[in-house]
Amino acid sequence: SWPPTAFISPPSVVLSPLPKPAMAMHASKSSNSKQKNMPPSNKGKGGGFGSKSSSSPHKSKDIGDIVYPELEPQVIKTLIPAPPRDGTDIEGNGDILSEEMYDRLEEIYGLGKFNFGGTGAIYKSISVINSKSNEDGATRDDGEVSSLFGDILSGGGSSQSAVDELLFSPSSSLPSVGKAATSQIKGFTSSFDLNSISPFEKFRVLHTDPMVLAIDDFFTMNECDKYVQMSIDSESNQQQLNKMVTEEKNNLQPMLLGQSQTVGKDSRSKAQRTSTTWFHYYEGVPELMAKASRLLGLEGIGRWEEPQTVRYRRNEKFTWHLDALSPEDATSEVGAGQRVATLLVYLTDIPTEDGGATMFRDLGGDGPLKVRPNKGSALLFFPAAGGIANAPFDIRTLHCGEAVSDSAENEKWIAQLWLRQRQYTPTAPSGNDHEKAFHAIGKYCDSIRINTNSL
Ligand SMILES: O=C(O)CCC(=O)C(=O)O
Ligand SMILES: [Fe+2]
Repeated sequence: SWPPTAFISPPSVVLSPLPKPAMAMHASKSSNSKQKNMPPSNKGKGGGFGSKSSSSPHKSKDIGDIVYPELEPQVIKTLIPAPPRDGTDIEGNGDILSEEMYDRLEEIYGLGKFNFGGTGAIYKSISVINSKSNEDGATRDDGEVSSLFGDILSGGGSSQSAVDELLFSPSSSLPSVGKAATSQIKGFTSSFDLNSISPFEKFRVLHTDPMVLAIDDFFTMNECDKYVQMSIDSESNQQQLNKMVTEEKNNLQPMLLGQSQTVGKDSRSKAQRTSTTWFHYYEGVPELMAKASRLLGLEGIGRWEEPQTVRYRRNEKFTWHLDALSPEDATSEVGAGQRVATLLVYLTDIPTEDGGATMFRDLGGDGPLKVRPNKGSALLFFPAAGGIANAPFDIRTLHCGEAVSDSAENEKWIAQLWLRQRQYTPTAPSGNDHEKAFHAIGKYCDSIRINTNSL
């Protein structure tokens, strides 16, 4: 089973750790290097980087009832901490990402269009949208879409020469980011255009390698409250859902699907979770789906697992675990592949003394890296390296949800998404379907555009 035995007795696919897998070449990388053509040093190998060598003695920490070995010295050497801070930006004061970080996101994590068009983004990642590419003829005016790009670019301190290079590139195979995704449901066409959402500009690099990012102002306070409330409502008054009869309300109404105090047969089956999880219809959480996909620069939402909200009451926690799937689950031919990104959004504020932090055991130097729940901020990290062949899982991302203290003022609430390597088929709640959310996401994107235009 995964993960304990994988570490106590590494499976044969897990190879010896490499001194500086994949990322070593980034350490002093210049922005326009051609190193992209060089395969990462562990390309093609099946194991997780940071995986334990089978030949060395096991040194382990016993955390709860799961034994996780401490990182070995040569694995520790692969860690690259966060850039030096002046002490004031541990939280808040997020900033744009450096080009080096965009390079890492592309080459290690497979996100070549991350935060496309953002201030400080790599403009080679921006695409020109061609609405005519929609096979079903859904129309989105080319001019309208170009002007959106114009807005983004002019607002963002862009590098004009890079933009020119992109726009006038002879290549006809530019990446198509955020194109108006369309689907045909019940006889009408739904579409959404992630370009309506402004690029994110408040990043905090909490750790460089493995990368852990906080994104401030990811959700508005209203969105946070709404996601908490809809989860509570679905629990406390399931009947209420049945009263929502209009199509519009159905589309926007988040739906409680499942609530469980245990987790299923995934990577976390041995971890102890005392929190409560709700599974949501994609169409019930259009803001989350749109923003998450826009942040990661995805062309659609089809690779996301079922969206979840999680409630931690006082004294509740989630013990140390990896989000990555077991190698067997991840490599199943029919499945969606490995989990390559975890995105969580803090829906409530928890002051440091009240606990509830997301903690990464091995990334903090002295003690774990602690991420305090800051309402509206997102946390992004990568259980496996989606930009590297076979998406090796990364044991350096071992993390937990710290217990919320007895006397905490607020409960801890998060919304959460996992990204898979390939198209994912949801299983809960019954009837959940990515395409059914296109209409709601489209409405959300349109509302954002209207707000932006009226500024
Ligand atoms: O609650 C947290 O801070 C972390 C949650 C988590 O790691 C998970 O649900 O996989
Ligand atoms: Fe997790």
